[in-house]
Amino acid sequence: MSITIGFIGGGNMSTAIAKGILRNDSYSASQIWVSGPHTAHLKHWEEMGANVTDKNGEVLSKCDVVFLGVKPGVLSYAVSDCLKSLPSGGPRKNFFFVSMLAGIAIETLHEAFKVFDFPTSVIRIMPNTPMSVGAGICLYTPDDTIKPEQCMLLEKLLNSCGICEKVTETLMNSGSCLPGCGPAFMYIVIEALADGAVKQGVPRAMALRWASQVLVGSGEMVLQSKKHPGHLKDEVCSPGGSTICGVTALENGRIRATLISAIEAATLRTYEMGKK
Ligand SMILES: NC(=O)C1=CN([C@@H]2O[C@H](COP(=O)(O)OP(=O)(O)OC[C@H]3O[C@@H](n4cnc5c(N)ncnc54)[C@H](O)[C@@H]3O)[C@@H](O)[C@H]2O)C=CC1
Ligand SMILES: O=C(O)[C@@H]1CCC=N1
Repeated sequence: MSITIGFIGGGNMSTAIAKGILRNDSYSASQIWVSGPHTAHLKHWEEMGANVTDKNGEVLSKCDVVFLGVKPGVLSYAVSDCLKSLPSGGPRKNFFFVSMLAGIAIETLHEAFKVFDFPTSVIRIMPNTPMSVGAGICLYTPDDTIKPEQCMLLEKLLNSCGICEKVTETLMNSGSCLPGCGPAFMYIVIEALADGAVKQGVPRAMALRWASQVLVGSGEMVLQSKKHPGHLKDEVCSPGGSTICGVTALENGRIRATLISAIEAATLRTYEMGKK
């Protein structure tokens, strides 16, 4: 029997994960259930062929694994919606959640799940939107009750989304902003590189295509060559050439300090969100 996959909250990140999962021919949209307060906002799920409902409990009762995809601030509402709309009298199993809520610790998730009168298990993940095109990263940390088969199930589900890496919860807290927020930072880099080329007279669409491919290609070089990025940078910089002049401009603009500060600011905010 094929697995049923639920999403409570069908916004940007849930949609990206579902699209990533569906890149794998082993899964079909008819196996997916999604809930949200306004089904009109879930049209794109219907178009994909997924099952849509405004009852979180229906997703919980129908699915073998349920991704929690609401904003951290509405966790308790989403959980109480689950309870209110859970069909009565049905068999009670151990519910298997996968939470993508940034900053929300496993302990806090279990606090919220206390309203249920049945056992729950949870894997906390930090996904990113490029999972939708198979080039994402998903960090994950299981709680103490999660069995190795459940971790394997998650890895199998996300097999076509990109890299999936098990980490400790400490690393999840300190390290999640690079994969989670990083794409937004890199879109700004792509846009700015393209702006630079446009300023020199390159048509916008061409400039965006080139800038995107430069980021993809540079990442691939680091991954495949296993060389340090500084070494790869040196291979591009001819003595007295054009690149080193550009590198000087970047250093004058404190690009390294700025990117380090971006990760730091996002991480501090994630800790704050976890405290609420
Ligand atoms: N957007 C991203 O790149 C990433 C987001 N995340 C996490 O994913 C979660 C969702 O973020 P986004 O998808 O960006 O937000 P979003 O605003 O696009 O999606 C949230 C969805 O939850 C629904 N919702 C609100 N209250 C609900 C309730 N009581 N029951 C069911 N659904 C409800 C909303 O209608 C909306 O569709 C957040 O916790 C965020 O921290 C994690 C990593 C990356
Ligand atoms: O900005 C946010 O809060 C979420 C978490 C990681 C990416 N987006």
